[in-house]
Amino acid sequence: MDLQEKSAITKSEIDRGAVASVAGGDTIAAVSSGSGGAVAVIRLSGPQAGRALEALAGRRPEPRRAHLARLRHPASGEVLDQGLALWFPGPRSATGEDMAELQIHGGRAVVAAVLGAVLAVPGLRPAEAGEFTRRAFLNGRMDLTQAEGLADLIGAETQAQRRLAFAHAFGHLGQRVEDWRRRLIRAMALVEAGIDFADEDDVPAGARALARPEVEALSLELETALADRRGAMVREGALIAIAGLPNAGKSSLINALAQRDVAIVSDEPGTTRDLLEVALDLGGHKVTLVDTAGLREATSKVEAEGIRRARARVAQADLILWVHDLSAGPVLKVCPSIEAQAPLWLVANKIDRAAGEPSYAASWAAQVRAVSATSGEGLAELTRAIGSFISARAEGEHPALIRARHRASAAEADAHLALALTQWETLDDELLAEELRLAARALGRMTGAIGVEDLLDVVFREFCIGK
Ligand SMILES: Nc1nc2c(ncn2[C@@H]2O[C@H](COP(=O)(O)OP(=O)(O)OP(=O)(O)O)[C@@H](O)[C@H]2O)c(=O)[nH]1
Ligand SMILES: [K+]
Ligand SMILES: [Mg+2]
Repeated sequence: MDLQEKSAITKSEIDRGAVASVAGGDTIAAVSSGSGGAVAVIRLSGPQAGRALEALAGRRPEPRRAHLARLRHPASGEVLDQGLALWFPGPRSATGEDMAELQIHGGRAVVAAVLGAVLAVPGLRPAEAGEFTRRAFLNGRMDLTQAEGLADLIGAETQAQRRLAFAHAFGHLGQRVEDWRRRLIRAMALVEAGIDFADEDDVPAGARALARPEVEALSLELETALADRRGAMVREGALIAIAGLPNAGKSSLINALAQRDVAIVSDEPGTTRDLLEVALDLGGHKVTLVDTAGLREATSKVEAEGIRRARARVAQADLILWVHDLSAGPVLKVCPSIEAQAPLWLVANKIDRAAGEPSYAASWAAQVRAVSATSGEGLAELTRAIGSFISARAEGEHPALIRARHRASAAEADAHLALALTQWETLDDELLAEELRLAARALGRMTGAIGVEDLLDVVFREFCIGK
């Protein structure tokens, strides 16, 4: 079985897509810089980019070097601005096509005049949103996960999001997925060897047996990646549940962390009934804080429902802050009875009212944070600790599956592997190879190596014009 041949098939699938989409050879142009700056950047990509540059700047400068140029309207000859002209011949450009860049003064009239002059050159048209990146993908300059990483990088709101997006934009996830796919294709080739050499007695059983440990290892890696919430934590924000007994000060804590009055506070136990969620940037990290009903024997049907919801949401959290009222007693010995996988920190609240040093059972010692939700004492330390917790979680050896699209592909691939593994001994070689092929296909869709025409609009719609 020729592995080269297999990947050649998928490569030609990409090429066919590329030809279909870029055919016609339009040259596109757009303002690629944000509005309002002193300098604006106009980018051009396509076969006429060099000619357009000559038409405006008078000549095609040396590749990849900035040249000062007077920019003139190609028809009237009027000087529109003076700026820097750059020439990036394909295929070693960002889009893989011939590209040109004009760095001009950022004034609205200047930008409109120069862009108008560029578009007056025959064969040029305005770029659509994400079209530069789309061409880069279609010309094999980046895979889909990199394109998505780039969109995330541009949209990053927090530093943690920026770091993760950067890793994806520069191909870390794509490389990992391609590695999975290559290993899967190798395993599939082994199984197919059984089909091709069915008459030679010793080959089939042997080749199949060789493939199995690889498929098991792949399935395990996919499941680990799927179970890993790091990506979701950074992209959607860590879910932090605030739980505790009634009147511990949970709502006061959420108000203090959010720095506004989001929850009702009162000295009446059982004030909070429903879940209350606030999304915020906590020291550079996107988080969702959830205030919950105090956990106790409910006194009414409404409270019982609130407590049921509180328990359910706490079970989904990435981190649980168990708020304890220090003024009610300095020592907390008993671990609260909640079912959750996430780490649970003890937040000892109301230190302003605690007599003497608070003390805790030894099992708590490592994760106790003493605060006062009303005076603000200890809150900066708590915020910092939450930040470190999220950083430590989010930054691991392998970049995680951050998008629903990535998770869906990985889950689909894993479902086929699981089916193959459970029926390994009974399935025909053909059927077994087919399951592996479907798994490889699902992974290929993640990077865009195969069958993604229908996905492109969805992925590139996220970009703005000029990107
Ligand atoms: N002195 C002091 N009082 C506090 C502190 N935090 C909360 N309180 C008071 O404790 C009482 C209960 O506060 P809440 O924030 O409503 O407590 P909760 O845990 O949300 O209560 P439930 O929603 O009823 O479960 C209120 O009277 C608050 O003003 C604190 O750090 N110091
Ligand atoms: K209360
Ligand atoms: Mg409350």
